[in-house]
Amino acid sequence: MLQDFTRAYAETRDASDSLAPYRGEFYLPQDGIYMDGNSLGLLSKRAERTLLESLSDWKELGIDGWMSGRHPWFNLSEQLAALNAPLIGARAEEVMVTGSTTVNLHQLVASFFEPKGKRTKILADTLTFPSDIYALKSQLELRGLDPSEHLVQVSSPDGRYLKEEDIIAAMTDDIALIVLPTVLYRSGQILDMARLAKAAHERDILIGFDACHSVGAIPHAFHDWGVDFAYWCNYKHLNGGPGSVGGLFVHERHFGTTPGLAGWFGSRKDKQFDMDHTMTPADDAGAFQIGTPHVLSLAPQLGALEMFNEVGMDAIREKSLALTSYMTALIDEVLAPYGFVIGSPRNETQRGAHLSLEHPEAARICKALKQHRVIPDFRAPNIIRLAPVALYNTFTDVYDVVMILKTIMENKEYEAFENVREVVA
Ligand SMILES: Cc1ncc(COP(=O)(O)O)c(C=O)c1O
Ligand SMILES: Nc1c(O)cccc1C(=O)C[C@H](N)C(=O)O
Repeated sequence: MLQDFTRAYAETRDASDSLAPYRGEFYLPQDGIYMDGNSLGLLSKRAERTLLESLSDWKELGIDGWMSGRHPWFNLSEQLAALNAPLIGARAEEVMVTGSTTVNLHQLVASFFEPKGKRTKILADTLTFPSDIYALKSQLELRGLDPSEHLVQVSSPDGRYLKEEDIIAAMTDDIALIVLPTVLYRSGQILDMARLAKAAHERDILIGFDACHSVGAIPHAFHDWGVDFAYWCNYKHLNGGPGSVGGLFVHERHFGTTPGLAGWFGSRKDKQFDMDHTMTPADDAGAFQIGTPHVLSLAPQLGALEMFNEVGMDAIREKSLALTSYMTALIDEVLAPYGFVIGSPRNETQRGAHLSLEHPEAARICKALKQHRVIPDFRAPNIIRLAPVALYNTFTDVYDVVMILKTIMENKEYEAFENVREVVA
């Protein structure tokens, strides 16, 4: 139990932090504290360098940038897949950096949802990110299935967390496919992916995960857990830049599955430029690519991912948990009189890399935080999300944010703002 609530204590923790040198690798907001790396990670100098290198390859080489230059574009997605693989516990061939989260979900459902006989339903949950639900409903509609009947959403007993036992109880013999988050975007709860994958397979159901909030935040073992597929974005914890290209994982036992949404970049590399009207798909996760890669949205990932591979997910996870546990203790101690509720797991094994702080005045408390140059994000109706990021935040950042919150509450500074969200919350 933390007893020392002084700033000097936070400074001591920073002084013994082995990841501290990485802070200098990032462009941090001037005079501000960034706590939104779970929504959009910051630019690093390495990511900037690899983006500028790809730009100058274009400038100097034109079309030849596909096969020559510093980072030949034709194999860039495969090169990045190999850098992503250790972060999710996969073989390089099981990963592809392509598309976006939502597009990859469409691709994977189009490829792996096979309604047959009684098994015609998709199982999801009521707390998942809305884009996933929109995609699942539209995939059902494309197959002529009514989502109100064929999309089953497991509900949460408290609006914050899901129970694995409820999800398993919903794995009935009419379910063909399960799609769940690895980490819930609001509460930051980690689902027990190994347990869920095992339970799904015991019932002959395929299972896929949305890993947006876990990639770069916690270690995974998708291959060993036997997960059928996963998809994620690279712009949050992986710091690939706004709109950066997403990722997908397909377990090797599914290699050879015909991609539901085919396109020529899913071809075997040596065959692609044969321009044959009969596609020869790549024999690994590369088959699930569709069209030309968005090279300038891939290039920053080369530099960004280098750091994750250098440091390793275990060290990142260790610091991330130290930061969120420290923040939890400070909130309990300092903000107790102000009516906040921590809507994230206190148990470390269930906690992702951000904390969700609930308060009826959350929208305007966020605005007051921004006036103090602290960047959180707000999720309606009452959540302030705070993500102290292992590679670039400090214990002192955490201390200062909690103290600024105290000042805002003590002086009721939030009353100067309307309690409504901004357009991009
Ligand atoms: C959990 C989750 N799923 C899906 C999305 C949608 O991702 P994209 O807009 O990159 O398709 C997001 C974030 O925007 C997310 O956090
Ligand atoms: N994808 C985003 C965007 O295009 C603009 C602003 C925020 C986002 C996000 O990623 C939000 C994020 N998925 C969330 O967890 O709420």
